[in-house]
Amino acid sequence: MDRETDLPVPPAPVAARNPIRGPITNLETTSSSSSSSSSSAEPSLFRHVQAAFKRHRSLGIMQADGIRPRRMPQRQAIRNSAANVMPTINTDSHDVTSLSQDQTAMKNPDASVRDMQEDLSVTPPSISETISKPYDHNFKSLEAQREQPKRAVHFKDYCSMPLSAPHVEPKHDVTKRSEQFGVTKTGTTQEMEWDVCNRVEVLNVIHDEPKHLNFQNLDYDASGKSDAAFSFSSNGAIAIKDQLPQWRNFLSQPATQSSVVGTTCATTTSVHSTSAPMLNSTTYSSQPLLDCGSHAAIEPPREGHMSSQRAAEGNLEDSSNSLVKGTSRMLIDNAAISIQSSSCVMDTKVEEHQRLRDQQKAQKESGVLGNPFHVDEKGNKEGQPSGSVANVNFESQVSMNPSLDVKLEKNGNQEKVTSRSGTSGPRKRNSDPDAFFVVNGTRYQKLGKIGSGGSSEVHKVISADCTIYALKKIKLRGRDYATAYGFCQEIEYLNRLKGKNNIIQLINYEVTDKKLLQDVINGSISNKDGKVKDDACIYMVLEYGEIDLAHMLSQKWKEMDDSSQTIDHNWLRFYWQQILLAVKTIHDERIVHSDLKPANFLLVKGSLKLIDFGIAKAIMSDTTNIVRDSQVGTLSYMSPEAFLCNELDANGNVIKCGRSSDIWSLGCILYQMVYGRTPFSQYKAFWSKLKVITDPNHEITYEPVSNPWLLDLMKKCLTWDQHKRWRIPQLLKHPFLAPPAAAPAPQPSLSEQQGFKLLQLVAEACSGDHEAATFCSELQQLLSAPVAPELLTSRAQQRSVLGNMTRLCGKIEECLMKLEKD
Ligand SMILES: Nc1ncnc2c1ncn2[C@@H]1O[C@H](COP(=O)(O)OP(=O)(O)OP(=O)(O)O)[C@@H](O)[C@H]1O
Repeated sequence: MDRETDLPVPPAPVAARNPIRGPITNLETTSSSSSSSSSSAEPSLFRHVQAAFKRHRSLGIMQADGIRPRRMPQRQAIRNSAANVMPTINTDSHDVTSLSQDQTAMKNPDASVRDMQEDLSVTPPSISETISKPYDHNFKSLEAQREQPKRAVHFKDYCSMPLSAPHVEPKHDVTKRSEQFGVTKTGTTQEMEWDVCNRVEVLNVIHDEPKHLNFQNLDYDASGKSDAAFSFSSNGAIAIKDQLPQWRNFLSQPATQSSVVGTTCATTTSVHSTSAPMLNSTTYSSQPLLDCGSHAAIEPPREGHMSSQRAAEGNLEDSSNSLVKGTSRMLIDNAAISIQSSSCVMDTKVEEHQRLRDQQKAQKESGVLGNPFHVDEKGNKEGQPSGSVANVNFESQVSMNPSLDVKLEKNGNQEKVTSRSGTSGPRKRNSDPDAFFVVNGTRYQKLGKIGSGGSSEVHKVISADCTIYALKKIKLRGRDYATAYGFCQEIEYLNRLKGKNNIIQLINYEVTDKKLLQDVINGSISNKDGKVKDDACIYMVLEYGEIDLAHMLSQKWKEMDDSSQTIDHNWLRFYWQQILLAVKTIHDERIVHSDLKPANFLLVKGSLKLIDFGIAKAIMSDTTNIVRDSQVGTLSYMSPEAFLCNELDANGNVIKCGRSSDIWSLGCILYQMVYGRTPFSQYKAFWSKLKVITDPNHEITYEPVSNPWLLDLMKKCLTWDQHKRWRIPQLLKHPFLAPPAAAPAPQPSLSEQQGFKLLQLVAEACSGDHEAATFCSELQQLLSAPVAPELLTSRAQQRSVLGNMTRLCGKIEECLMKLEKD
């Protein structure tokens, strides 16, 4: 929605429509009047102003349901989009919705008057509540969104401000404050209250941090939205005029932004166009509203606690001063009592604000900066020693971009907001060590835990350049040195595999036990009996993967179960090829992964990438195998030789593991992709599983599949004898993957086709009967297996084959009969 279309017709320039101050003066004396003509001058005008002002509030207070659902996400998003950005005058207390409402009211003055009368019962805005929040949240957001180079300077300034400074309170805090003032608590109320608060904060900031203030935001577009800004300027804020083009530019932003930022403007407009039929008078009235509006109530605090700073603030200070006075007058008439009570609260808030400022100052002096991603040269963050590390390869990729820091700070806000519900004390987000990881001098903000593996926990994090990463943290406490060394080797492998696009990329890392890392870099354990430091950890910042293959598969199978489809072979080919290529990459680097399983293939931007080199081993250059101290891997995917590693085989040779061990695991993965379960899933207990896997005579069950090449491919990977198992280069050329034109699949004859079809129908009829499925599968294998004619020359051979078939057919028939009876 474009702002221009929603705003009322721009009022004429201010200069043409005096007396700006006249009605205000009258406001002081006639505010109680409720029966003036709408066309008359000051009393009426005042009433309109009052009504508009209250309407402004009442929109928030009373019309919650109508407005909020539509606007809230945007506003919320904007609020959340940045924090600690330079504050600017927030004009957000009205919005497009309110304007259109006001326009409706304008068409019906009677209704408008009724509204106004109702509105009079509403507690006027009270500002004291906001005094502890010097930053304008919405404007910060807008600043962050617009990212104008010119403003980046301001961002910089603000990024250097201590983050522990008073901040925008969370919404629920606002609600709490609303209760203080007896305001109806509704969604919109909160929002509107918030807006009011924000405006107040701005003035605070003006006084608090004059050098940071971006005056352009105080300005106002006279061309269409309101002329009130000129009054502001005329009070001395000449700098504002200079910034007019930016402000105009800003106002031409889409409506969402405008509505958020356009408080002053909106307030003004509602006064002009809605509450009062007299555009001119309301226009004038708008100025005080613009200038002070809800700010009025912060006048006392400004006087009270910031007077010493004022002298330095010059014109701007003057102008804001006078504005405050103007608004105060208006409020007095309408809600003196409220203001009084507000003032009490306000005083408290002022004190609190002062206290926060003192804290902030102390932090500044002690050199503690508020940037949550700031880490000093030694990689230290507040009071926390960094374990910056002898990192040979790593160059920090994260720049300390202040504007980005701002966005990130938002996350801190959000986290804090949720955890600080109802509190109004100073924020400590900046010093909350739990919110961040520091890896090699760079901060990463935690976004949540992704999962944990056998040895690690993995977190989703965001860096200062707003990139999402996965951060793997391995605690080494209680590990022996050799195990810790093994974990640390993952870094080495990942460094070796840098730039390989089917391997997860290591972005940054740190090993807090430097000696351990040095040993890994040197390739030897200097002290086998060495101890790992108790609090030692390994941190790895990795590319972030959206989903792993295990989850993809379970989703796929769920879909298939729901729609009774069979596996799509093209889907299978697509991912199988990626899996093979990823494993080829590490095998080419002489690395055996040893723990290949669907959970260790992550989908990153549509491509599968291999992760978790925690138990990977490098193959010595003079051999093709690795020797392991222990059996490792995930049981269901472990090769027979992985169980038997270092044992002697039938010929008395030591059983070793090598690349072919990974191929077996790949066979298990492929099997799972095809059938939805692993080849030995029916054996639940550890020992029974181990027994069948290590039994060379055990036959894996393959249920019938429509493509015989697929069956063949699984068998090639799951060949028990590791020396006969196919390798990656062969697998990549297997006919299942090769395009049909290059390697046409064997075409079964018509009779074969009919036979297979019949068998498939029978298999389907027996579905659920594991035994029957196995017989069908065996029969299909028997029928489809390529048989050399010379092997079937003797009657005995032919009888044997036929006998086998008959036996299987008989068994299948028995199963069918049994099923029939059931
Ligand atoms: N880069 C990443 N992006 C997204 N998620 C990840 C990433 N790395 C790991 N994970 C998630 O964290 C889980 C554990 O990670 P990983 O397998 O590396 O830890 P591990 O301790 O070695 O686990 P295990 O030894 O049990 O396999 C993974 O299954 C995966 O879901």
